[in-house]
Amino acid sequence: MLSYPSFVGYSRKLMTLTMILKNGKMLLGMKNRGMGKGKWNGFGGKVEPNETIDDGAKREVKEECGLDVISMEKIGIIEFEYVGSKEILEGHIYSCYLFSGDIIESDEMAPIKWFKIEDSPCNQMWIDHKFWFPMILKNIPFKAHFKYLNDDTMLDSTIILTNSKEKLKEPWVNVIIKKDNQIILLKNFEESNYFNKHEKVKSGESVEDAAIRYLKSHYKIHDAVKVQKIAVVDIEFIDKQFIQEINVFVLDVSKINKYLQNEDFRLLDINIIQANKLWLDNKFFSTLLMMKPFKAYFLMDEDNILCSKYDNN
Ligand SMILES: Nc1[nH]c(=O)nc2c1ncn2[C@H]1C[C@H](O)[C@@H](COP(=O)(O)OP(=O)(O)OP(=O)(O)O)O1
Repeated sequence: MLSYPSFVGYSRKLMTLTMILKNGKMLLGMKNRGMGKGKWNGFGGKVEPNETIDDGAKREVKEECGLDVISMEKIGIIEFEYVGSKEILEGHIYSCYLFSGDIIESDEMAPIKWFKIEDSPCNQMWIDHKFWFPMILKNIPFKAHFKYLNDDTMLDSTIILTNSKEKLKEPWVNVIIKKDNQIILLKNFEESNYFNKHEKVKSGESVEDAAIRYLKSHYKIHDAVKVQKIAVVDIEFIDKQFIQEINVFVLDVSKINKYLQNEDFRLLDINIIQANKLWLDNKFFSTLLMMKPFKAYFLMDEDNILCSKYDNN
């Protein structure tokens, strides 16, 4: 369901960006002019007419921080689009772990500093950095499109992993019980991970049967209640070889008096769930509660969402 935009009729400008990494740290420079002024970034720039992209990447590293690249690897291609422009900036993103020479600050990039990866100055970097950097660290090839209104406002993003091997889908289920503006929560479930209590569909079992099994294993539910399948969410983790397909059912008990026989549950206000971002992103939860079937796709690196897409048709 993840469709990638096409840019027929657009011109292209080639750029490079090299992330220099060593011992859990990355080298960043503060850009002092031109594109990305005032932001920390890796090293790169426009590819010149008579050079290869790889050569352009090495030249820019040398010009901007003084280091000689010994070896580098291209991990991804990012297409940057700015609203109102018919030019795509095609950024070729490299990682480099082997280099020589001394760091020399330039007019364009100063200061230049090593940052521990977990202490990167995210607030002073391009917004898109956090979405593709996990692929650099884990060496996972990708292609991305980021659409900007201006340098600080991103309107849309798409990331696809370009590893050729197709991943198998594993079906799971989850059932949400809704009563008016509240969600029913079992007392012994922790709020913070309640919505991650998915249940794997057994082999030969339908997702509908799995949903009923899920419900019955947690609640003493009256037989007459009906669950409705609202969402199918594909969750792809960048470093796992399968896609978790979560079939999300909703049981709306707003108009039913007798739905649960057990007492060990409590009601949690939907606004609290939204405010605390208890499940995926907020759009997911509000779309779910509109009770119209939809599909969604999330690309994740552990708990972080790198890309999310919705298909409501
Ligand atoms: N959204 C974005 N996210 C990101 O991480 N890096 C970006 C980015 N948009 C641009 N860049 C990087 C790519 C490239 O390394 C640099 C832009 O290159 P410049 O315009 O500075 O090119 P040059 O160094 O060739 O410029 P001049 O020497 O000033 O002509 O900024």
